[in-house]
Amino acid sequence: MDLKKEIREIADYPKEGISFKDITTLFKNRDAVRYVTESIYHGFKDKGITKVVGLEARGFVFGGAVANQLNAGFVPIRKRGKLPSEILQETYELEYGSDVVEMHADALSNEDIVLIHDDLLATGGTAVAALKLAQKCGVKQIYFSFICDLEFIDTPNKQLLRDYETQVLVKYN
Ligand SMILES: O=P(O)(O)OC[C@H]1O[C@H](OP(=O)(O)OP(=O)(O)O)[C@H](O)[C@@H]1O
Ligand SMILES: Nc1ncnc2[nH]cnc12
Repeated sequence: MDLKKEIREIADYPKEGISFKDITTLFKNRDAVRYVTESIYHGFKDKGITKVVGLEARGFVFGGAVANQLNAGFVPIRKRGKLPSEILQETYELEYGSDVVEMHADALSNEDIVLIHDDLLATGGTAVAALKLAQKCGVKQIYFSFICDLEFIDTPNKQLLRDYETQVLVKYN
């Protein structure tokens, strides 16, 4: 299946010069949903994944579906102020300024083998923040899964991610 065709591209959104990858067009297509879920499942079914970590908000869609397929738990990483219990926190850089993501402190343990999933990798800031949160919990092993990678963006954060086994389904270069 040519997944790139299922992702709508919006020019100059949210600002001039950005080609926004609108994944909602993929989300609404049941064949694409099955294909993506199966592809991630087949990529990681032999890794002993115990928890899938999904990044708010677009990482929750397949994160939950794949957790079910892999017989793993699901852990949300959320934007600041949304989680009710004790949290771990990471600050990450945006194009302008910074933002914060949070995870419950008891969500992962040193028993866990973790798959971190998000819909899209751009600068890698969000993914590295998730990596640091999982590392704080002393997890055994970390893998990454992204539907899209904007490969033409190269940053120190993306170089850091090269140390981790990563599945990408759609590449933009
Ligand atoms: O690699 P990066 O430069 O960190 O960018 C990637 C992140 O940006 C988007 O999320 P966004 O923050 O727009 O939130 P949303 O999923 O809630 O729309 C996307 O879903 C990734 O999480
Ligand atoms: N170009 C882009 N399209 C969709 N989501 C994004 N998140 C960061 N950059 C993005």
